[in-house]
Amino acid sequence: MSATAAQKTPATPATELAIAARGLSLGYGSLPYVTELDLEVKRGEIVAVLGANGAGKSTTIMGLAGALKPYAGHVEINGEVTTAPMRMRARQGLAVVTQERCVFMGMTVRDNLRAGGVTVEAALEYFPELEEHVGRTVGFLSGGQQQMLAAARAIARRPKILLADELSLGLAPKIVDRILEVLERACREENLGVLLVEQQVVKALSVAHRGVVLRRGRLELEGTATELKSRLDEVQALYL
Ligand SMILES: Nc1ncnc2c1ncn2[C@@H]1O[C@H](COP(=O)(O)OP(=O)(O)OP(=O)(O)O)[C@@H](O)[C@H]1O
Repeated sequence: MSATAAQKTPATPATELAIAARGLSLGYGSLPYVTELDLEVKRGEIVAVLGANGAGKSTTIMGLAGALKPYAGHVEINGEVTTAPMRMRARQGLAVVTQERCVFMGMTVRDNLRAGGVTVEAALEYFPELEEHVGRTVGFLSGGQQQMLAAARAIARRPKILLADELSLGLAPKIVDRILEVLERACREENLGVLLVEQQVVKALSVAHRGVVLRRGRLELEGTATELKSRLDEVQALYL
């Protein structure tokens, strides 16, 4: 931890609700795929969403982000029911980072940060390794650097909630560890609530406080990260 980080006030215990799904059903066709999902993320807490391909993890993120309208149930942000579209949820303190990175490839790192409404300084506070790339066009950066930029841009806006959808996809383990380390730091120091969708179970549970396992759109198992780590066989069986 940096000297500045060590001087900051520790985050308050995780009690304040950041985002919640209440009986949330979501899907694409005539029938919902994710059904009657109940899920909570508190401020200062990382909740891992685990499950096999097609379990409904990204669908859940899209529903919470306001990109999919619920078939039933609702979403609460900061303890209040919301039906706001995605761009309005950003004003409520919600940030989303996905495996697609969503950075502007033809623009420099600096301009990407500006376009996201954050200063270079604020972003470098989390990812100082981006400093030497600030003037470079993003399309020429590695996938890991692009993902760090996407994460930096999201976190530097000081959101209350971050929905992170498979940030690790296709990235080297060292980069994944670095990004997770920054999420943990923002969670601890800024009271950020994180919903972390992640394919790598052990890695996710190493940073999360709690976890849920989805299977075919249903929540099948939940517990603290410690509990789930001690029941890894059960967790992994839900991937079959
Ligand atoms: N845009 C879409 N239109 C129609 N069906 C979709 C769409 N996106 C996802 N699905 C379907 O919804 C179900 C859940 O998919 P989802 O992407 O939420 O799973 P996931 O757990 O995130 O999987 P992965 O780890 O592969 O991304 C799958 O059956 C998938 O085929």
